[in-house]
Amino acid sequence: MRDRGFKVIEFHDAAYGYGGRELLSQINVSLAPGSFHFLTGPSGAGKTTFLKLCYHELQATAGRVSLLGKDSRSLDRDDVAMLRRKIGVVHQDCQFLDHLSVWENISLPLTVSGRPIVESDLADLIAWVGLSDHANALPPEMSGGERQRAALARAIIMSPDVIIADEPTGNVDWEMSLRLLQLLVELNRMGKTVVIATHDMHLIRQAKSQVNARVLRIADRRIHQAGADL
Ligand SMILES: Nc1ncnc2c1ncn2[C@@H]1O[C@H](COP(=O)(O)OP(=O)(O)OP(=O)(O)O)[C@@H](O)[C@H]1O
Repeated sequence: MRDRGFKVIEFHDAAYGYGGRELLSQINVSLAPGSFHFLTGPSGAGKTTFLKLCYHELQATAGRVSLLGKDSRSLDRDDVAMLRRKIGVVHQDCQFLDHLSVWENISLPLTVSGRPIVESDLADLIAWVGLSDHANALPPEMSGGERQRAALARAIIMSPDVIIADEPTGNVDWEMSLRLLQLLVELNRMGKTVVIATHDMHLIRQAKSQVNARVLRIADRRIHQAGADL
């Protein structure tokens, strides 16, 4: 049993810099299991960088960052790879293998990790994201919203405890944004910890009526808990 104070993600005085410049400074933040957070801030503020620090794609240049209780500094590449299996990441530019079908792309994490593919489970997941009619399509044939939903399905196929989504509603219309948000809210209701980077304040306001969402804002290298005015 994990203790009540267990945090899924923790930053302790963490910083990230490159080329003599500090992009993020003195970051102290902790995300509890089952929480729902938005991450916002101006373009170039460091949202993607913050998310990469969360899932140990990048190493803090000062301080420390823990994911599921594991400090990135204590892990080698294999440890990070194992830990990442518990994290579902929806990348900003969701890339697929264009010669594989949507079905094959979504099941790729299972294939790569040598886990069996239970066809009925995969069909249920594809139906849940509303892509049953596109399961045999190739990625170049999909619309932006379909790609985003396929990326979400691929991110959760390994039943991760944590879902990190970088602008999952970028380049889709409002209706599709709401649909994607709904899927993320449902995942949170299943107990998953959800972190979403977005510029979309309408989306954040919409979510606040459905879920106890907290808002973190990155500005001037620091992270701020955004106020109730959002
Ligand atoms: N290692 C690095 N070397 C050079 N530049 C970097 C490095 N890491 C981050 N940057 C720069 O830092 C800035 C912040 O990038 P990041 O992608 O984290 O911002 P963002 O808030 O996600 O932006 P957007 O909202 O536009 O996606 C960018 O200008 C990026 O090019």
